[in-house]
Amino acid sequence: MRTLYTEQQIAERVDEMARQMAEDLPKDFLLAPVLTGAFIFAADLLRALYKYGSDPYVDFVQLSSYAGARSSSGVVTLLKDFSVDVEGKTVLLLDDVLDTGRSLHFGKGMVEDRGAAEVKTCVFVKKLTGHAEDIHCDYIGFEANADDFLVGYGMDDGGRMRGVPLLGAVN
Ligand SMILES: O=P(O)(O)OC[C@H]1O[C@H](OP(=O)(O)OP(=O)(O)O)[C@H](O)[C@@H]1O
Ligand code: HPA
Repeated sequence: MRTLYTEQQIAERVDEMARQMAEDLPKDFLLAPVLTGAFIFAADLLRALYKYGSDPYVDFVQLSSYAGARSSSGVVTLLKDFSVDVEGKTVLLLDDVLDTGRSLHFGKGMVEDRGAAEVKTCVFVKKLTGHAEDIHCDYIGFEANADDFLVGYGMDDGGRMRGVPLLGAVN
């Protein structure tokens, strides 16, 4: 495994992102992490947001399209729906990685269809695949090469390595 970004670099970037979000977003926004991968990013971001005076509601959705493989099945499956009604809310959809863009596109569509007042998107790392579906991302932590398979900070390889505290790449 190669280190792309260290724990220290990640902590600094997450802090910066939280400061920006606290400035941009309304006080009562809904933070919506996409499980499983986003849980570590969400936990760090939420605490950094609090430091900057932002205390959002939190609700999870769970999507799956890789099923342990290193390439997308092409089909996004909803494993766990939101527990709250997103109608009328400002929702920040949060994911660990943007690769083909299918997952974020699917999640954004769900929230829009349910009448959210505003949908913002955030990814910890965007892979420069060039074929990410046409999805605008409002907040991007880091960028990575398309041919790096990313691990750590919530991202898995066959279900493992989510707990690696840095952002790594395996090829
Ligand atoms: O841009 P995409 O090509 O859609 O890839 C990104 C998605 O892939 C991973 O989810 P995965 O389906 O592996 O489920 P997991 O979060 O449970 O690992 C990751 O957490 C993102 O949600
Ligand atoms: O590079 C990746 N690593 C882990 N999970 C992923 N899901 C999409 N791309 C990736």
